[in-house]
Amino acid sequence: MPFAIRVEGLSLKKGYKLLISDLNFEVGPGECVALTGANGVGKTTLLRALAGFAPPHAGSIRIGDDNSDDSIVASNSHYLGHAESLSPSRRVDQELSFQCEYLGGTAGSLAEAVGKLRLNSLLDLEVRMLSAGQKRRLSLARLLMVERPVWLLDEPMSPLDTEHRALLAGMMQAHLSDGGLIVCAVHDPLPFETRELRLTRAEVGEVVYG
Ligand SMILES: Nc1ncnc2c1ncn2[C@@H]1O[C@H](COP(=O)(O)OP(=O)(O)OP(=O)(O)O)[C@@H](O)[C@H]1O
Repeated sequence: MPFAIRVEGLSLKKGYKLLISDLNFEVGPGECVALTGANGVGKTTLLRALAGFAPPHAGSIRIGDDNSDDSIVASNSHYLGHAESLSPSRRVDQELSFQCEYLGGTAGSLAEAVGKLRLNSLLDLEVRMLSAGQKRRLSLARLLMVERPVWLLDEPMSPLDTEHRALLAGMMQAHLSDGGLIVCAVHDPLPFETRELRLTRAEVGEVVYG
C-alpha cells in the first residue's frame, strides 16, 4: 500500500491558543515536506499531531489510505522530537538493544545502524555522557533499525556537525528513494529538494502552503 498523509481542515490548539487553523496538505511517497515558520508558530505541535500524540481541535489527519485506522499511524511512523527519548543511565549499547527490541528490529539491523551512524566508539559510554550531537546520532539509529514509511522529524539537523548533517541528509534521501515520506521541521533549508509548508500565525488568519 503506498503511504500518504492527507490533512484536511486541520485546526490545532495548545492550551487556549489556536496555533493552526484550517490547514490542508498532502504528502505522498518519495516526498519530503519542510515545515518552516517562526519560533512558536506551531511546527512541533503539528508534527506531534501527525504522530498521533494530540487530537485535532478540528479537521482530520489521514495516514495510510482511506481505510486505515488510527493504530496504523504509530506502527508506520517514526517521530523524532527535540527531546531525545533516551534513558540517561543506560550505556549506549543497552539503549540501542532496548530500542531495537521495543521497535521490533533485528540484531542485523541494529549492527547496520551502529555502523552507518558511526556509534561504535560510543557503545560503552552512558547516554548521559554523550554530547548533544552524539545523542542525536543515537536517536537517529531507530530510523534505520526498523523501516517505517513515515518519518516525522523535528529539527533533526540542529545539534549535528557538518559531517553528520551530510550523513543524515543521505539517510533521508535514501528513505525517499525507497518510497518513504518525510515531514521535517527546519529553520535552515535541507540540502536536497523539498516542498515547503510555511506556517504563519493563525491569528493573522493565514496559512501558506507553497
Ligand atoms: N498551555 C499553553 N497555552 C497557550 N499557549 C501555549 C501553551 N503551551 C504552549 N503554548 C504556545 O504554543 C506554541 C508551541 O509552539 P511549537 O512548539 O509547536 O512551535 P515551533 O514552531 O515548533 O517553535 P520552534 O521553532 O521554537 O521550535 C508556542 O507559541 C507556545 O508559547
